[in-house]
Amino acid sequence: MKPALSVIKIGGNVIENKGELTRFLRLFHKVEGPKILVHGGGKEATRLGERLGIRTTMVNGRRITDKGSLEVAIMVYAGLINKSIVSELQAMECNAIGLSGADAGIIRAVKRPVVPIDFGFVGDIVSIHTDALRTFLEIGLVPVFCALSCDKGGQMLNTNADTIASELAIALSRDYRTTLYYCFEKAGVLSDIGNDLSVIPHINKQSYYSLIREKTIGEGMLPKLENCFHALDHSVHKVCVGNIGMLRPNPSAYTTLTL
Ligand SMILES: Nc1ncnc2c1ncn2[C@@H]1O[C@H](COP(=O)(O)OP(=O)(O)O)[C@@H](O)[C@H]1O
Ligand SMILES: CC(=O)N[C@@H](CCC(=O)OP(=O)(O)O)C(=O)O
Repeated sequence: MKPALSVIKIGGNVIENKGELTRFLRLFHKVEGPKILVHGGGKEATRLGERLGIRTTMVNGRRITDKGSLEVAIMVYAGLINKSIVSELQAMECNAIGLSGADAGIIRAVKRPVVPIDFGFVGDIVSIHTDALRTFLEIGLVPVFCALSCDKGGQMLNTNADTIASELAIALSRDYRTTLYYCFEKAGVLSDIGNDLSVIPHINKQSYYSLIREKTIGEGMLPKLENCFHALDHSVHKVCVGNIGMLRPNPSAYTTLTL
């Protein structure tokens, strides 16, 4: 049987809250077996951009990444956030190694076509090279990925962190029984977005389409769930969506996805 692997993505709203991030990292450290952390940080990038006089433009909730925004993204994702997380994990004696998709050539992407919307320096993942990553896992390192990839000409590209997590989980499913966790500020997929007690415990493709029709699932959650089903469609063993409590030994309620 394949060994287990956990791929855990942490969203920007948790990262923003220092206390919550530390609580998350303590729980992450306790997750047994080989594991990978993927972090976002879109809001922090918007904030630093403002301080530097680089205005953020969003279309359909997505960042338009011009040259200035890309520089901010590299500074914030690969620098400030990634190194803060790695150093905090190291202080807990978790042997974390910070990576972007460019490092060890792990995530190769292409710049998104400019039609119908020109998102600028945004990457669509074309391949994941797992050799170095498997070696890191085998020697007990804990890879921590930020939301950046690179094309074959060496151009860095801003890449959605949810997508990086699902593509890493898919690629590693050849060698591992992979569980993908999307950890964000809400307790799971909620039937009433204002009520954390309304967690929908289980969603399959059929109920997913009903939830979209009923408009229970709104912006932010739609692309996340697309990533979840994409992962399940491509051999990821299990996908869970919830807050940091889902990593506790006695987890709080969260949402499990199945096909
Ligand atoms: N039914 C729902 N249950 C939970 N969250 C929802 C739902 N519909 C929309 N959302 C929104 O989805 C957002 C999560 O998406 P996103 O902002 O991309 O997360 P992340 O912080 O992981 O990047 C939540 O902040 C929430 O506002
Ligand atoms: C292309 C793209 O979507 N890039 C994202 C990467 C950061 C991210 O995914 O952050 P969260 O997980 O906190 O949303 C962005 O720049 O906002």
